[in-house]
Amino acid sequence: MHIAISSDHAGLALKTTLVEWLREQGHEVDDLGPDSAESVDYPDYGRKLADHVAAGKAERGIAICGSGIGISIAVNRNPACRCARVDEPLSAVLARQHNDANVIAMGERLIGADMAKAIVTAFLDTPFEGGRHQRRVDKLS
Ligand SMILES: O=C(CO)[C@H](O)[C@H](O)[C@H](O)COP(=O)(O)O
Repeated sequence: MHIAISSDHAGLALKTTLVEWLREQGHEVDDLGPDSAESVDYPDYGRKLADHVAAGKAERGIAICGSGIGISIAVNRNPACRCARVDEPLSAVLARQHNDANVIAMGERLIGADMAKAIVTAFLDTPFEGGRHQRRVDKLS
């Protein structure tokens, strides 16, 4: 799958881990930064990711900051993005099945790398159920 990923400084280490792990699995990953631990602002990197996904340059997006909250708010400012902030895999499954989420947000300061990998696996592997959920997703836009 073609995946875009971005973070702020507080999500850099988890982003680096996930980029390497996703590429090992054969995914095409667009790493939208940042590249260093210098303090940056999550709205800038949330917007960059949202624009990338909205333009069709990646099928799915992964956004990371300290809590996952700020960057999820930033991504959801783009009407083409349905970003779910998740802490565990079942929420990622439901975000796909019911909400057709095309972006997930996670907090590096709240979860470990193994949990993040389990969340990303659920996010990438779970299809949208459609049906009544399609009607509701349509109403979002
Ligand atoms: O937006 C957030 C909180 O809702 C993120 O966790 C940010 O990464 C965090 O605010 C960054 O904080 P810092 O003290 O500037 O590292």
